[in-house]
Amino acid sequence: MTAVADIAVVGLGVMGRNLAANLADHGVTVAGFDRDAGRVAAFADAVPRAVPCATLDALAPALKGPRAALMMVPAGPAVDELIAALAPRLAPGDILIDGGNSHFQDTRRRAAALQGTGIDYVGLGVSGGEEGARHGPSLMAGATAAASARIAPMLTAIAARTEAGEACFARVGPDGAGHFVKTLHNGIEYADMQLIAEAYHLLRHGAGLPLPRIAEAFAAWNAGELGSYLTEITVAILGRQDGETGQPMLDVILDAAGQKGTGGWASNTALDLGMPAPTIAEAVHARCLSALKEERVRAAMPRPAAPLPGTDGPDFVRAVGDALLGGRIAVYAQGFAVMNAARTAFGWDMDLAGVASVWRAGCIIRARLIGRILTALRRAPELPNLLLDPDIAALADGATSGWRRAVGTAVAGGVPVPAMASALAYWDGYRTERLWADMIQAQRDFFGAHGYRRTDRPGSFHTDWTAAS
Ligand SMILES: NC(=O)C1=CN([C@@H]2O[C@H](COP(=O)(O)OP(=O)(O)OC[C@H]3O[C@@H](n4cnc5c(N)ncnc54)[C@H](OP(=O)(O)O)[C@@H]3O)[C@@H](O)[C@H]2O)C=CC1
Ligand SMILES: O=C(CO)[C@H](O)[C@H](O)COP(=O)(O)O
Repeated sequence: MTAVADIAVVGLGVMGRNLAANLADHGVTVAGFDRDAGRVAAFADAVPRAVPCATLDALAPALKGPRAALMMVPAGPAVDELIAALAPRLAPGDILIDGGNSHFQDTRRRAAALQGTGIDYVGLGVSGGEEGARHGPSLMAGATAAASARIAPMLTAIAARTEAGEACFARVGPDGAGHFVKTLHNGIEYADMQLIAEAYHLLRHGAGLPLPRIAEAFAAWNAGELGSYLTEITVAILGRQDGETGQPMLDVILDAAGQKGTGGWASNTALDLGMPAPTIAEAVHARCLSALKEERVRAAMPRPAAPLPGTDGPDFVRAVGDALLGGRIAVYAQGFAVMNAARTAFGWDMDLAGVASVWRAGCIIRARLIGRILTALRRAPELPNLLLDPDIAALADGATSGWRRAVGTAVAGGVPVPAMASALAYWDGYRTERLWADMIQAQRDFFGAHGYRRTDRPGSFHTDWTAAS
């Protein structure tokens, strides 16, 4: 076969076939392979200048050198199997890219394993779903600077663009950094989705508002500070009827959330780094709780009838909007604080402003708030937490009173709002100078002689708690 293709896409499922079509739109010649021959044929039909490959043996000779191949397969063993099959067919100087949602530690391991071969391994975080892949995803590369520079022209061409026309592609660090950032992206996604779901649920089952009125509230929020892709699709979901029954779609969808695991990875990674991300964790737990549908049905008790006291009138809707805004700020603060900790823990030259920059368009968590986050990080690139930025802190402060009212009303009325409440506790805890940890340290020292630090002088101390003081 003549070497005519600029890049290979391996795995022509939802993401692979759409990225291939997007690349072709930008003048890139794509060779495609999938283990399903039907998908290869569909790729050949749909993608201009496609170079369909029936086998991996046919793939490598179809590529111009130095070669680049993009794997779009499920995370886990599929990626290891493909690397084992592809690496012998590649040569030093070639680039192998994993654009799936791989665990960043797997990517680090794979990059290290390939180092001796001269093949550059790139872990590429891709966000935007099917539509983003086709017309402009947000792309976060973990790569050497040299490998990133080589793939940048193609990836910049297909990436989403901000209103100002900036491409949402960036190298965010070496080896696993791209997949790490994508994992935190998904952790934020889980938490923001949970906050939105709680706002909807509280307005519907706490305040007793009809769906069209809730849709109006979300549409108004979307036009303001809460504007985001997830807020926008919520308006569409709230207004959608089931074609079969004529019922609201939300009433025919089983209330048991699925998940593929990246939210859990984000939460576990935060814990491994010792960095609090309680609302991301809460969102994962909330999906798990929802999935216990049969048990919840068995345990269900009569609830107070909506509307709950204090929920009538536009004030309460405003309070719920405040809880959503405050919660979203806390969630982004948690996500960025975890990424900041990773910079030190893994020695990554990760530019957090660069991360905010590529999250402005194309990705699932694109939101008006990211503009403020970018400004804050450009002002103070080493900021350990976004809540230390005066502009962001003032925005959260302005939302706090309504946020408390929404959470307090929900708790008093027995409507579960785990993400809103945990985000509020994070915000309150983060700006409390003296916390309850004096008691924790005393207890640890009491039962385990673990020692404690004093407020009045340096060093480690132990008290004989059973002796008379
Ligand atoms: N869908 C989305 O919104 C997003 C997905 N991603 C990530 O992108 C990656 C691809 O996702 P998506 O396109 O949705 O998945 P699909 O299931 O649509 O496509 C995956 C493709 O990989 C193939 N495949 C599976 N296992 C192997 C294997 N062992 N060897 C070779 N090929 C294999 C599948 O073939 P077969 O059907 O025969 O199994 C299929 O053609 C995943 O890591 C996903 O997490 C990232 C961002 C968004
Ligand atoms: O990466 C994505 C979006 O950014 C994928 O859609 C992912 O599958 C979402 O996670 P989950 O399926 O666990 O909700």
